[in-house]
Amino acid sequence: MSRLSINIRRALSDFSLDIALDHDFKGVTAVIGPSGAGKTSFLQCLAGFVDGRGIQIKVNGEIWNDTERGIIRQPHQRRLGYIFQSPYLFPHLSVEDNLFYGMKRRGQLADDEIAQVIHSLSIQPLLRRSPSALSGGEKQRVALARSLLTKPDLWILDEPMSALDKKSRQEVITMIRPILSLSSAPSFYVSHALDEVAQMADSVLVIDRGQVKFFGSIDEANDQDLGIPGLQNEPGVILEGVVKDFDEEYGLLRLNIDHQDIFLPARSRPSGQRHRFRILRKDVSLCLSCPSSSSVLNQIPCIVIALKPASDYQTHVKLAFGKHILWATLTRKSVDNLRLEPGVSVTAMIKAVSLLGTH
Ligand SMILES: Nc1ncnc2c1ncn2[C@@H]1O[C@H](COP(=O)(O)OP(=O)(O)OP(=O)(O)O)[C@@H](O)[C@H]1O
Repeated sequence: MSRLSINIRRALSDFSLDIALDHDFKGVTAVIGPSGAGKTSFLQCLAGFVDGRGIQIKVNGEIWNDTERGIIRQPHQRRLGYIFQSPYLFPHLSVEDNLFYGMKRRGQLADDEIAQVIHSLSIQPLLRRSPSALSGGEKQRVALARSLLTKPDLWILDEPMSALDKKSRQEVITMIRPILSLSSAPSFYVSHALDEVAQMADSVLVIDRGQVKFFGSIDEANDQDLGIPGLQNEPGVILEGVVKDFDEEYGLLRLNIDHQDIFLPARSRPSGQRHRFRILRKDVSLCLSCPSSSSVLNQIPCIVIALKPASDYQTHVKLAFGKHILWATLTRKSVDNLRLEPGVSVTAMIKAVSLLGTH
């Protein structure tokens, strides 16, 4: 956990970036919002890639930027792990030398810490290779390992997966998610991809026209009227379950959340492992009693806790199961037919195939 105090006020072309946050940050904060909202500008201020005017940043009590006091740390003086779309590896150095290049500048690590980093990102087979002989996903893993060895106080990841194909993305996400989540240094992670946010984020920061529109944990984001705000095209909730088992024959993973089984198509995962997935509110239908025979594998008993008009003819229904929130978007006609109101018990029906795309 790190205490970050951030105060940024600076003009961009059409609006001002105006961000004030003072918080103990932990794990991965997904930074989301429409294109041109100021996400990259925000990260650049944190990293020190812009002139320091109008920026106050304190990390664990250390001033990184305070123009009033005349303190501006250059990017190389900030202990920062910066990962972006196309990682830069020194082309004339082997992967191994690229890794240790970062270390020489920042002091030594114990051998077992180095071995742990190399192991956790599966870098061992790549050590003797030249960067030109690496795939995009491998380069990203090396860049991440190099940053890890410098023990950053803050991670900044700006669409790090956007240049990768689906398979490499998933490989990298699976490897870096536990590293970033368990790291004592918090991360800011910009992404437009809902599945990435669903898998990576512990908290969500929504920026729109330079302003913070929402900041909170995943559970708080789930609780919001717009699901995951900033990704309004596909509002939904992000949930995390524990793997119970994997059905090899049907390619279905069974997760448990609050004693509720959820089936979703995915690759095999060891039981006991935590797994994130998202449920879009357009994919949730409701019925008053659980149908005895249905193709829908996921049937979750819920209580209606609120109804919010989505438009003249559609309603968002907020549902609780255990301590979790679900949303369903229904026609107003369906809401009337079922006589839905707060307190009514319903069964939420979610096709397993609609949970595809989160693995
Ligand atoms: N150095 C700058 N000076 C003035 N305006 C800038 C500067 N850099 C970016 N802008 C403008 O600020 C706005 C925010 O840009 P930014 O790249 O931060 O948005 P973004 O949310 O990261 O967008 P995207 O999701 O498309 O990458 C845009 O209108 C952009 O044109």
